[in-house]
Amino acid sequence: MAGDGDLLRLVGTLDAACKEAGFFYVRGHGIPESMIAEVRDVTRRFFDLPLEDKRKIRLTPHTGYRGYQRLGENITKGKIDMQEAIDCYAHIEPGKYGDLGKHLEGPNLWPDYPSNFKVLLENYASLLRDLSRKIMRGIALALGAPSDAFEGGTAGDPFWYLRLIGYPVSADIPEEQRTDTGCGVHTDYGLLTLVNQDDDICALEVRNLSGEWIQAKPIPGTFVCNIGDMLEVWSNGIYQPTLHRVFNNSLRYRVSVAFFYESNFDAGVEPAEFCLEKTGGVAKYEKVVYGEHLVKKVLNNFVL
Ligand SMILES: N=C(N)NCCCC[C@H](N)C(=O)O
Ligand SMILES: O=C(O)CCC(=O)C(=O)O
Ligand SMILES: [Fe+2]
Repeated sequence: MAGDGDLLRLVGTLDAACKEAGFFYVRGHGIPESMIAEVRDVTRRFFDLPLEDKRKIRLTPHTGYRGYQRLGENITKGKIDMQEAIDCYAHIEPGKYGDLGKHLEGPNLWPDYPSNFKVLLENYASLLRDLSRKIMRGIALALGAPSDAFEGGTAGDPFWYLRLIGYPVSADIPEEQRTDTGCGVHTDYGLLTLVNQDDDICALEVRNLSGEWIQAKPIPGTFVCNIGDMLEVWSNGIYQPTLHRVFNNSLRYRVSVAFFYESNFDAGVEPAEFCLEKTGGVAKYEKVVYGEHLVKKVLNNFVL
């Protein structure tokens, strides 16, 4: 930041975006464009493999819900999503979060092919974690809190989550398996999501606070950002999590890689003082333990 004026302007822009639309694009983030493209490229090459190869790293309750999910295994509100995916999470020291944490314990499952997959994705997750932390500093300021409000017990040890997703072309899905939705309407669970999507396909739709569905058109070199459930609680509703959904109506296979920046697994998230002051002093939300919120969602997301 060149000076306080620039910082104030940026924080004001962020505040307006979070209040009015609940989503925004991030550019000038310092993550090389070549890396952003390569992450999608290795993801596409993995999904191109025969199913039996992909199933070598398949997700089950015994892998800590980490790994590959084939088409038909993901559901949103009980309806099958037309997607395949790989889920990876931050490491959990065995036993650290007791029985709740057990559900998500285990190493991330990386494919052997493409050969640079693991190194690239681990590196990417670490850069996106640092970037998200910076954006959260801006969001803290936008809410009138100190810039480090999300450090420490709230999100100093963020339980990040990386989801690599492929949305097949409708015509390639057997009719008896087909639904019309790539991903059903939902909000994300944590603080902030950064989506790296294919440059040439419009498929992600975000609902603004006026109830309109806005296409989050790809802008090369940017991330689409949206806020999640924990920010709603923390801000006492000043910011609302953005409802969104995905339809791949294009004639091309679509890849997106979503990075979820979340609270600490064991964080008890509740309306912050700074936000209570601005909202009449009454808490509109009860305390939510982030890990409980997450595990409840994860246990209901799959038909395996
Ligand atoms: N925020 C996350 N993790 N997004 C991935 C899940 C997409 C919605 C999920 N099937 C559900 O029903 O919640
Ligand atoms: O594919 C996308 O653009 C977004 C996916 C998404 O919303 C999610 O997985 O939570
Ligand atoms: Fe989402």
